[in-house]
Amino acid sequence: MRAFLEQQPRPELADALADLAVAALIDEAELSPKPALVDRRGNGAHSDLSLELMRVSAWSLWPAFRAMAVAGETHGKADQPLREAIGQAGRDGEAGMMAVTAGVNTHRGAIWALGLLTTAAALAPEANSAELAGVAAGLARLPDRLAPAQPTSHGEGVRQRYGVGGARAEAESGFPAVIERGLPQLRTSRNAGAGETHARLDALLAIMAGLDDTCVLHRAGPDGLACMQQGSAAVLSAGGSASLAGRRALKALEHDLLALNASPGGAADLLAATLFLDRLDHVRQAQIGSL
Ligand SMILES: CC(C)(COP(=O)(O)OP(=O)(O)OC[C@H]1O[C@@H](n2cnc3c(N)ncnc32)[C@H](O)[C@@H]1O)[C@@H](O)C(=O)NCCC(=O)NCCS
Ligand SMILES: Nc1ncnc2c1ncn2[C@@H]1O[C@H](COP(=O)(O)OP(=O)(O)OP(=O)(O)O)[C@@H](O)[C@H]1O
Repeated sequence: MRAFLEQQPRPELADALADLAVAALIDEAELSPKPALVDRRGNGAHSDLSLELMRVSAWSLWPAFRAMAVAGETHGKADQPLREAIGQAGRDGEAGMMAVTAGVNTHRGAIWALGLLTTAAALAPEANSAELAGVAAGLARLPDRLAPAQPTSHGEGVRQRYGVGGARAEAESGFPAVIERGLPQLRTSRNAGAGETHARLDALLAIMAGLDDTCVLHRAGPDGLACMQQGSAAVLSAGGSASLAGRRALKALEHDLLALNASPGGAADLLAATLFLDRLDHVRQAQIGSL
């Protein structure tokens, strides 16, 4: 009986992980001033999005993240059946998101990145951020035989046209934008006394500086991508978002991105993934009992 009970999923872990995933999405959306993205100031380059819609969308995804965490706990290992179970949960989550947003894509890329990481955290609650990203990458590399044929997405279109990897390759390679750029920058800026908002903005800029963001490529082509990468690197080398010179460079970057109708949605998703792993790390270290 005891062995049986020990094999059962712990509902409080799945609930806590879904809470953390939704909180990361809301923290990302509310963080301001993000260049050309939805934030507390407005809709950036998006005519069909708003902060309220991002919030509603984030909350609508709680059951999908919980389902992925439960699947991780129940299956117990990163194998084909688990990959297919979370693929279905991700598609259900996306359908629920589309229902509450009346068909607007608010969080497709975020469901993918946070879904994989939530599942990985349920499989290995004691693992550190890099280890979790590795587990998530292993899941992303498994084929999902149940996935229906999709109409060509924007991401697929620009991947073929420009030969870049996009959301799928980022996950399959273990989220280098998060592990090698977002998280280290978040901690470097915090340690330099930047304050939490500026540290998060700097993390977003570090992700943008190195990402082949298919949202930007789709909307603004290689010129838009170069503008995003070079402009965000310029903010960081000017001293980051907490410095006067950095804030001027950030304003100039936003002006340039808006003129190109370019919005770094993929980088925003990966900032949410960075905040998720960062918060998970804090919860684990504090051992406050909910995980
Ligand atoms: C992999 C996904 C994101 C499809 O990506 P694709 O590039 O084909 O489509 P699309 O352009 O619609 O969405 C890409 C989204 O990813 C984000 N993104 C863009 N560039 C990048 C990048 N370089 N890295 C990470 N994310 C990015 C953006 O938010 C963008 O909107 C996803 O929709 C998918 O296939 N889901 C299947 C469901 C599933 O298996 N889920 C598993 C559990 S999570
Ligand atoms: N704060 C944010 N503002 C805007 N986009 C965000 C934000 N956070 C995450 N994103 C991501 O950006 C993507 C939306 O970008 P975009 O609107 O360019 O995508 P699309 O629906 O593929 O294209 P389009 O709207 O140009 O037809 C979402 O998948 C979402 O995950």
